[in-house]
Amino acid sequence: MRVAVTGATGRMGKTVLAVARERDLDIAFAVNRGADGEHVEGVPVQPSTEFEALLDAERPDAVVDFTGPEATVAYAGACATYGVPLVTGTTGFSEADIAALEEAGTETPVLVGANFSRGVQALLDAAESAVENLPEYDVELTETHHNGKRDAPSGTAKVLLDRVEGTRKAESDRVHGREGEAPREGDEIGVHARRAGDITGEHEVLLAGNHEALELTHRAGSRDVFAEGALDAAAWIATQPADYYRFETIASQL
Ligand SMILES: NC(=O)C1=CN([C@@H]2O[C@H](COP(=O)(O)OP(=O)(O)OC[C@H]3O[C@@H](n4cnc5c(N)ncnc54)[C@H](OP(=O)(O)O)[C@@H]3O)[C@@H](O)[C@H]2O)C=CC1
Ligand SMILES: O=C(O)C1=N[C@H](C(=O)O)C[C@H](O)C1
Repeated sequence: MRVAVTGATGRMGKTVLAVARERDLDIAFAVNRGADGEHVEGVPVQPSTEFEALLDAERPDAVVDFTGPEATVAYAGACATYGVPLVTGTTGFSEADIAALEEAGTETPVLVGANFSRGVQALLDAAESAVENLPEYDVELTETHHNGKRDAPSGTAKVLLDRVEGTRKAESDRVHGREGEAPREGDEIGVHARRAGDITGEHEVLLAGNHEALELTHRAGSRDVFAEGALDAAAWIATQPADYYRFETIASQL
C-alpha cells in the first residue's frame, strides 16, 4: 500500500510515518503547512500548498490525515477531485465541516475516526452494555489529554456521549463541568476535560447509583495504537467504494 501523510511534522503525523516505516509501507508523499526542507523518518516533508499537485502526480492508495478541521476539509475536497480515499483522525469538526466531509464522500471514500485504538472500540461497547444494564444510574464522563490538545471535549468523548444517549434513546443535557450552585439534575451527563503534561489520552465513563459505582477506563500508553488503527483503516478503505464511513462502524471488520 502507498499512503500519503498530511500534518507530517505533528505529533500524530510523525507517529504515522514511524509506524508506516515499521510496516514497510511505501510513502507516496508527506506534507505539512509551511514545510521547509525537513524530513520525518527519512521522508521529505513538502509544503501543504503542493497537496493537490502531489495527489495528481502520485495517486496514493489512501491519504492518512491528522491535522485540524479546516485543513482536513480542504484535503478531503482535493481527495474528492482526484478520487483518492481519505482516512482522517482529526477531531473538533463543526456540523458544517461534517457536511463537507460527507459531500466529499459522494465522490471518494472518506473515513472519519475520533479514536483509532481497538481498546476504545471495546470501551464504546462496554459503555453501551453498562448503560443498558444500569439505566437509572448517573453517568459522568471524564477525558484527560496532554497540554497541547486544542479541542474539548475530545472527539472520543463526543462519540461516547452519542453512544450513551443512543442507548438511553434520549438526548441528555451535557453539562460541561460544574461551578457554584449546580446540583445534578435528571438524566444530565457531566463532561469533564482535563489537560496536563504529556498524557496521551484517557477516557473514563462513571456510572453510579444504588450505593455502588462502576468505572470503565481506557488509557492509551502510546500514539502508536492510533497510528496502527489508522493504517489498518487505510488498507481497508483503499478497496471500498465512495462513501462516508465512521471507524466505529467498520472497526470490527479490520
Ligand atoms: N483519531 C485518533 O485516533 C486521534 C486523533 N487525534 C487528533 O488528530 C489531530 C492532530 O493531533 P496532533 O497530531 O496531536 O496535533 P499536532 O498539533 O501535533 O499536529 C497537527 C498537524 O496538523 C497541521 N495543521 C494544523 N492545522 C493545519 C492547517 N490549517 N493547514 C495545514 N496543516 C495544518 C499542523 O501544522 P503546524 O505544525 O504548522 O501547526 C501539524 O503538523 C487532532 O484533531 C487530534 O484530536 C490525535 C490522536 C489520535
Ligand atoms: O488530541 C489527541 O491527542 C487525541 N485526540 C483524540 C480525541 O480527541 O478523542 C483521540 C485521542 O484521545 C488522542
